[in-house]
Amino acid sequence: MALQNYIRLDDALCAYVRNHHSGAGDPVFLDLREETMRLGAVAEMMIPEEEAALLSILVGAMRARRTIEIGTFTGASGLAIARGLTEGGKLLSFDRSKEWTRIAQAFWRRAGVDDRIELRLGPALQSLEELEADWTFDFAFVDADKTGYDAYYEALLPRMRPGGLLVFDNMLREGRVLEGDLRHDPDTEAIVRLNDKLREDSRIEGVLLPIADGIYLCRKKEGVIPLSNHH
Ligand SMILES: C[S@@+](CC[C@H](N)C(=O)[O-])C[C@H]1O[C@@H](n2cnc3c(N)ncnc32)[C@H](O)[C@@H]1O
Repeated sequence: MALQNYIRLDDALCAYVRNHHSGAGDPVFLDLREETMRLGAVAEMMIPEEEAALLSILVGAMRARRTIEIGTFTGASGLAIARGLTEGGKLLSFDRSKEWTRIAQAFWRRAGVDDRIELRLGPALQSLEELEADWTFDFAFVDADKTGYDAYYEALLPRMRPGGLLVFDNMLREGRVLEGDLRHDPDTEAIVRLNDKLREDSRIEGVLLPIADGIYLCRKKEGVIPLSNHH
């Protein structure tokens, strides 16, 4: 029996997947992609539209009201999360770039979700540390500097409600997680460490999904008292 039951996606199959989600071809998302492409090579940081669709579905399925993202960029994930929010829901979005988030804010306005999103500019860990002490979240999306992920995780987990969902992006690093010697690639090294840590972490149940560049879905267990060294 074949152990490998994943198919390889060539460009055509990838395009097929990308074209089969609710809202495929959404003009706001397509225009946002076009605008982001004008920034040059950094545009590859934008999440693809099928991943955006998944975020909306997850947020909607949870009936999430209090959500947070680390890594706004030009606003694709924020748009997706905000669109999934239930009545009265809010998204707190953290980034340190004024230039890129200006684009995000313009597109959130155009999509009519700007009133649900609060953008906070600055180094994300500091913004997290300065966050109102009693704020908790149903859903979190982490998509910023990779070496910061573990610190974001430890800062966010105590603020997640039991059963809340934490989602990490780029957890396959385009396959580089399999490379043996990662001393030259601290970003991937940090992600490999976090992937291993999440597998062993008894505070959550998690699964690594091969969509886009890989996302790790972590559900905070019910009834677990969050202590930072408890795993
Ligand atoms: C991969 S992009 C986010 C993509 C975005 N989620 C989307 O859907 O298009 C990473 C973003 O994280 C931001 N970032 C990186 N390090 C940061 C830090 N230490 N504090 C705040 N923002 C940071 C960058 O400015 C960039 O906009």
